[in-house]
Amino acid sequence: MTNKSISIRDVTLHRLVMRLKDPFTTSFGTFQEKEFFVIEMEDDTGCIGFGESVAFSSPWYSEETVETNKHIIEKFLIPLLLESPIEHPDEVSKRFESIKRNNMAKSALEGAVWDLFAKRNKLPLYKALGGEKQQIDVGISIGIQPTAKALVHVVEGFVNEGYKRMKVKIKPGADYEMLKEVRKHFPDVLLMADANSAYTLKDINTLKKLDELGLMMIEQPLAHDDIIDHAKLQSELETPICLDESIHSLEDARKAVELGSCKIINIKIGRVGGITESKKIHDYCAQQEIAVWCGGMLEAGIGRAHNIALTTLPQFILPGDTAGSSRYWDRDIIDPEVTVDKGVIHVPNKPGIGYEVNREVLESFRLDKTVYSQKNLVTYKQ
Ligand SMILES: O=C(O)CCC(=O)c1ccccc1C(=O)O
Ligand SMILES: [Mg+2]
Repeated sequence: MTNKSISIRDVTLHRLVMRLKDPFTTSFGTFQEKEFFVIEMEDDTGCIGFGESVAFSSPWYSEETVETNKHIIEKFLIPLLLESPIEHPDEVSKRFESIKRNNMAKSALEGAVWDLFAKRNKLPLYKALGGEKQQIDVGISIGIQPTAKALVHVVEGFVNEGYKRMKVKIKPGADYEMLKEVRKHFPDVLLMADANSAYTLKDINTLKKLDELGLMMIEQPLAHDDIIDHAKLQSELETPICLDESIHSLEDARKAVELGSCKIINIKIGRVGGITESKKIHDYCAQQEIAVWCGGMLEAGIGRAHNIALTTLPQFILPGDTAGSSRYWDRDIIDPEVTVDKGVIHVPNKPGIGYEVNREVLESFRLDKTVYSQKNLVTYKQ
């Protein structure tokens, strides 16, 4: 690897809006459009790295939004990044340490630095991360459907496409009975549920009934900021609990594991503030024998490519939510699009994220673009 440090010349924020093929319903709301930023970062050698912001337009999943991402990226993070050269992408999270939380904003920029770093070193991103898998197993996340019959039909379609694990969104009133129908039709399918914090400990009887269905896990049944009640619930449930919303860092992961709040962790790069923190959580979980898998935020191709690279690390032993491009979009912004073959994605071996950004397609979805360089920095000082 070259020891030459990375001097970032400019950062471009492309604001895009893309329409999902089908609306996606969770316990907290329905998504139809995805607005986000593509981060394009150029260094002084003309090498370009890409990142993608994953926050949604509304603060339903977490407190960050597209607008707060822009504010934090533009006013605070880019100035820190352009302050001095970077030796290694692992330094980026340290450099952002003075800015509290805003993990998705941080991660969008850090992802671009990782891609740039890998490209400069002519390495596929997954190898730059220390990953080894040439192919990764993928599952699919299925939104809440109006009826059990509709759900069974959707599951059948994805089983036939070869996806390795079915994750079904649930909420009170759309849980046990619906999953029971799915289990009846597909007795052997790997099945799990994601509640996105729709329950409290008062619902313990409903949650206990889910034990009958042989689920791989139940994801984030209780509050987004809780690990105490999850520990109480886990001690009463046979089904393993997987935490998503509650885990923002290695420290959060350690505390949840020590308390017994979960047996599995869903790692989302954006939620934990980047690939470096994701790797730390991965390494800790490997040591603790806690299985991890890579979650999704309805990403377009760039974010998806980062997820694929991360998933090549060995402790990602369960299928992730990184489905193929065609599950979400009529046309993704990368070439080739991400394809799933019998439930696996073959990891690309080209340098960096391993997929080309298609400029024409990107521009067709673009609302606006802002370029930041040393010359036009907007800095907020105390
Ligand atoms: O297919 C994907 O990208 C994952 C979809 C998904 O489950 C999800 C989508 C939007 C917000 C939260 C979640 C989640 O994992 O909880
Ligand atoms: Mg989830």
